[in-house]
Amino acid sequence: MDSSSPSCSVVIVGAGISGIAAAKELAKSGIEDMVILEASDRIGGRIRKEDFGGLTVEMGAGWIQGVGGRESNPVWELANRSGLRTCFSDYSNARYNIYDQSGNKYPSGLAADSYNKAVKSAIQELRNQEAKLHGVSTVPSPESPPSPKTPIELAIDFILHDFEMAEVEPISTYTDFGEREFLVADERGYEFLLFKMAESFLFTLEGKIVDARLQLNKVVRELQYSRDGVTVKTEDGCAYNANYVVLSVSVGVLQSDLICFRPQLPKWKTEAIMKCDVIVYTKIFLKFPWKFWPCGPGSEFFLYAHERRGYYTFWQHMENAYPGSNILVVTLTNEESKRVEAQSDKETLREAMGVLRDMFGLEVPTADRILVPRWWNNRFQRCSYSNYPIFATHQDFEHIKAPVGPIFFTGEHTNERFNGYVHGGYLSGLETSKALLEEMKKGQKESSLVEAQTLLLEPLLALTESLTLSTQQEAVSDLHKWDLTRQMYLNGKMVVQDGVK
Ligand SMILES: Cc1cc2nc3c(=O)[nH]c(=O)nc-3n(C[C@H](O)[C@H](O)[C@H](O)COP(=O)(O)OP(=O)(O)OC[C@H]3O[C@@H](n4cnc5c(N)ncnc54)[C@H](O)[C@@H]3O)c2cc1C
Repeated sequence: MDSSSPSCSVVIVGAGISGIAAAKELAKSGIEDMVILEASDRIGGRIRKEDFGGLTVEMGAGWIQGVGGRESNPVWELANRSGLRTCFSDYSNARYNIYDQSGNKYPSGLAADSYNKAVKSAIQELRNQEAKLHGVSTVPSPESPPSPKTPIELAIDFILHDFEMAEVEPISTYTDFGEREFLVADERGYEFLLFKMAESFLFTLEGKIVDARLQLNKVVRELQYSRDGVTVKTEDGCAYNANYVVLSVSVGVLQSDLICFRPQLPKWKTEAIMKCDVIVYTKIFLKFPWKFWPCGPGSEFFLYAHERRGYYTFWQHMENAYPGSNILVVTLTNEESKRVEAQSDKETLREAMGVLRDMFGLEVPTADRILVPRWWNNRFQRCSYSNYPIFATHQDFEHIKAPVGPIFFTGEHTNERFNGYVHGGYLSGLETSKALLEEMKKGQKESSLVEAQTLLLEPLLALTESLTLSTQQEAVSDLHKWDLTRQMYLNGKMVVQDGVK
């Protein structure tokens, strides 16, 4: 460890919901000497509001998903306690509002038929994959369903696979917390929930965090760790010593080379990190001088059917959340997201306007403003959320969240049941801080054991000091408590964490 650097018990890397939840829990248990290092200039991470033409829009997480079930979603509880304004979303209407490239709406019967066919075929495909995964050769595997070809089939396939059935069924969020979803529509933003958490343990003044334990614009580039603790080095040349680190960066960041680990992470850890897929999910906001889209009941979501899958397919108007706002949102995913991130906003506006004029006619006015988030090219994110492949195992999750020496991993990607969601991030922060507190307690017990052994050895030391035999003198004078600790490690009396070799 670098002896000239400031020291503390815990450094938390990242101030998203998992990092802030972990910090709050540690503070609640009396761990006050902590530092939170955040690469960007704000807290919130993938929960991020933006001012857009005088209104607050959510560039990252927008919904509280999983409400109204047998258990209460903890994020829904936080939202209620903070009086966050939300608005119920009914996605199911999207499948009946499908437009072709000439602006005709597909008849609802045809849309419903295509939808039911696609659901059946998606379920069949999942069964096939599961059978293949479990090597079921005795049961004849049914034929693969035909892949979607027509624009309407492609549009439905997109909403099914990139939205409704993006996860393997059953989806814990819906089975545990309920199937309802609420859009956050609050001027203070979804991130207000993080501020409320932070204000319970950090000093705030006039709605701002003014506590030196939160350090913004601190990009962590190196974690040098050993049994004695961790030295955390940041891009601006600072170093911090800590007994432990809670690392809450996204799996996309872990897959990149932003943070260098010394020594390198063990193979089981890097394999688990690389096995996790990521989703890029982009909500593009467009503000118009007036609205030209239908706004009655059941019209909030609509689809554009195009021969290119995912090409400006999924649309939402913001009239339910913010009446009179004249804002539309179109969602792109993965390759389309990356393609749009790489081009100018002007080009994206041109494409989006082409699609809107296909659907609603040439007289549609050009948007006054456009907002295009870039999650993939943000080196502090490198994804929107994790997406585990169907063949991911329980052990993969165990590995991705297991500590390596004094480094504890947290974040939505470490939560087996709720990865990908805000509540997954929140619960992972709580879980990781509990595991760390346990480890700290164990460490305290072990160091008091060492103290006790040192005390027991003192009479022996006194006795040996009175002896004049030089060999005995050398042997004893070399003995101090750190040697005892090392001896205990070597004798296997203390747990040596995997990866600290
Ligand atoms: C577009 C989009 C839409 C989404 N929609 C929803 C939704 O509707 N509902 C839902 O439940 N979830 C949604 N999610 C997912 C949800 O936002 C995330 O699961 C959750 O916010 C992740 O929290 P986290 O604390 O794990 O990670 P993060 O929020 O990513 O926090 C990690 C923090 O670490 C910081 N960091 C990274 N690298 C470094 C470094 N080297 N040094 C210091 N700091 C670093 C980052 O800046 C960040 O602040 C969405 C996400 C996106 C992007």
